[in-house]
Formats: sequence, structure tokens, C-alpha cells
Amino acid sequence: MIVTIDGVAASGKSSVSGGVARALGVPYVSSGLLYRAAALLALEAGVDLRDAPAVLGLLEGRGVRLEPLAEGNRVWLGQRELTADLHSTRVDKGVSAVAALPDVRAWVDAQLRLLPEPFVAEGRDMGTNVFPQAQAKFYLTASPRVRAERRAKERPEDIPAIEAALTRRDEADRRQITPAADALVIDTGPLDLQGVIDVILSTLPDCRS
Ligand SMILES: Nc1ncnc2c1ncn2[C@@H]1O[C@H](COP(=O)(O)OP(=O)(O)OP(=O)(O)O)[C@@H](O)[C@H]1O
Ligand SMILES: Nc1ccn([C@@H]2O[C@H](COP(=O)(O)O)[C@@H](O)[C@H]2O)c(=O)n1
Repeated sequence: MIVTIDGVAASGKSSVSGGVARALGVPYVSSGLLYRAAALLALEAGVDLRDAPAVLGLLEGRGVRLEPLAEGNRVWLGQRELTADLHSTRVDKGVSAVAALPDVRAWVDAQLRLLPEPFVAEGRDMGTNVFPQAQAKFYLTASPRVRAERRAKERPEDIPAIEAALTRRDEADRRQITPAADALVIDTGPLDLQGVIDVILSTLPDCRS
């Protein structure tokens, strides 16, 4: 069983996926962390974020690995854990450039398709491209202001700066952020976190095995 939860930046994908996955007793898979790892490694190595062979070389040559645990995903570079470094403002700014590289997308997709079912997969193109066969698909939205207000609790910048950065990232990610035709689109603006999780779980009575 695969459930996909896609959506725009900071729409609640990882928090909601974690809650749904815990309720179902399965892991969740945060695809964005692999793109974030690609951006972090390129930034650390001083590699141009648009240089596909160089970025791919960093990913393939150095053993980048996603560990999709139910309690939270972790990313490893060999023995070094990258997870805590993946949600900085610097990585937020750079990640869309590496995610636009077809070779990097193919590498991420291949990692994800190796994972054993069942799981909840979250990202941008889980329901459209990576797991079109998923049994249930969701797409989360909320206005840029609502998302910025939520994210402001996790970042040092003020709400207008965060809102501008989220809008820029949505624009840079526009090729990946079309909902699957068979996804249920949920505006999370009027809902709290548990409310979104409950909407999803209420539509999944037949997917719990
Ligand atoms: N429905 C909600 N109500 C209130 N806060 C929420 C809701 N959904 C998510 N949040 C909060 O919004 C913030 C962003 O959520 P989260 O990190 O899960 O989003 P995301 O879509 O995975 O982000 P990104 O695209 O940057 O990886 C978190 O602080 C989370 O707790
Ligand atoms: N399926 C995906 C997932 C992510 N991306 C790119 O990674 C960035 C970070 O993702 P978050 O989920 O952590 O926000 C995102 O802005 C995209 O550039 C993607 O392309 N496809």
C-alpha cells in the first residue's frame, strides 16, 4: 500500500504524513530531504547548483541514503547524519535549482522506488510521477501567508520575508507542483494539523493493510 501526500512548500506535508503514517503503523518517506541533501552537498562543495554531472557525482559517489522511519526521516552521507542541516534558509534557497536537474530527479526517483511498501510518500510529484499506482493520493495547499505564519515558528526570518521565499520556491518548483488528477486537494488553511490528518484518515478505510 502506498499513500501519496504532495503539496506546495510548507503546506504541512511532512507533519501530516508523519501523523497519517503513525496512525497506519507504516513509515513515511520524505522525498524533499533527498533534494535538500543534494543542495547541501553542492553548497558545501562549492559546486554550481546547475552543474548536473557535478551534483550527481556528489550523490552517487558518497553514499547518500534516506532512512524513512515512522518517527521522522533521517538522511545519511556514509556515517555522517545530514538531517539537522537540511532545513536551513540556505538550503531552502538552493534546493529548487538542483531539483530542476533531470539527472538528479532520476536519481531521487530511483532511490524512492527501491523502498519496500507499505509507506506514505510526501513531496511534489509522488502521486503524478514517482508512484502513479498509489492507492490513495492527497494534495495539500494553503495561502502563502498562512504557510509563512506557520513556518515563522521554525525560521529566524520575519513573516513577509518567509512568505516571499515560499512564493519564490513555489514558482521555481512549478513544473513539479501539479496535483495528480486523482488526488484529493485539501486546503489546510482552516484546519489544524490533526484536522488535516483526520480528513485523510477518514478517506482511507480500505487502505490499512
Ligand atoms: N494544518 C496545520 N495547522 C497548523 N500548523 C500546521 C499545519 N500543518 C502544518 N503545520 C505547521 O507548519 C509548519 C510546516 O509544516 P511541514 O514542515 O510539515 O510542511 P512541509 O510541507 O513538509 O514543508 P516543506 O515543503 O518546507 O518541507 C510546521 O511548523 C507544522 O507544524
Ligand atoms: N517530490 C519532490 C520533493 C521535493 N522537491 C524539491 O525539493 C525541495 C524541498 O522539498 P520540501 O518538501 O522539503 O519542501 C522543493 O522545494 C523542491 O524543489 C521536488 O522537486 N520534488
